[in-house]
Amino acid sequence: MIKGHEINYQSQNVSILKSVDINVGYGEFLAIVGPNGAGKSSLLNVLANEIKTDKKQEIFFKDKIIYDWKLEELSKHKAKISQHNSQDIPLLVKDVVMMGRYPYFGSQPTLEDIKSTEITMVETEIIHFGDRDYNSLSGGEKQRVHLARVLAQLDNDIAHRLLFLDEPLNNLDIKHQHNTLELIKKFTQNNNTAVVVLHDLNLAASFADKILLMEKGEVLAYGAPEEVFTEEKISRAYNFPCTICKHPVNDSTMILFG
Ligand SMILES: Nc1ncnc2c1ncn2[C@@H]1O[C@H](COP(=O)(O)OP(=O)(O)OP(=O)(O)O)[C@@H](O)[C@H]1O
Repeated sequence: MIKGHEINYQSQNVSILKSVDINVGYGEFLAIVGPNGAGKSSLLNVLANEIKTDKKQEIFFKDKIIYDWKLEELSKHKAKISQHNSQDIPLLVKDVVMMGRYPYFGSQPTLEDIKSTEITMVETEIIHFGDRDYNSLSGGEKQRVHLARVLAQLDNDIAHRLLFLDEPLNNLDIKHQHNTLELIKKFTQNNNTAVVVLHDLNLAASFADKILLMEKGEVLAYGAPEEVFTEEKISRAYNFPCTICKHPVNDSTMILFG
């Protein structure tokens, strides 16, 4: 779905990504984890074609160099939630979600666009906020509006769509964290792909198929959760002690810190 070889990125003479290799397949849920400043958002921005790398040909999306895609076409194949969503959007909630449908209509949304936004607003449990001012919502409610927006953006018949989500669990309570991850999982189970920056390693271990652990702009480990989440690798990346065990309910890898 999306791949890059030896991705290098620097800004103001600071090297931010160093020889990063990545290859995310169809139907895969990839969690990018790592300490603050490791380069997770930068990698997501490079993969999503939002910042340019040192060499133009580094990123391939569906086997075509990402810069060669027409932006209008690309917007139906991939969508992104940024880490810092705008806090100030002077629109109703339903109109912010409708922004996800802009690639599909001209001056007025069609019935299909309206239906699409309503479905994703139900899924993200914001349908009852539809007529509220976006600016009046809490942080977690705003986060769910943006999830509804990107899900509406990718509500189409294209095979193999791609979601980029930068810390989509920010501000969410425990139930909505799980609901968000369930929605992402459901999306990937339909042969779509999600690349998600997460800070909660236990949630990453429970939901993601693969983990990319970053440190200082480099890939420290890449593979299945049980391969990446070892005491040695986590302690090295985070400079913090941990113990690995099995989750007593779902048997996934569990990390205890301290
Ligand atoms: N334009 C820039 N100029 C200089 N340094 C930058 C620039 N953009 C990012 N950086 C630095 O690059 C590093 C990686 O930043 P990035 O936002 O990708 O990290 P991150 O892993 O997403 O961190 P966090 O978990 O804190 O969100 C950081 O040290 C950051 O300060």
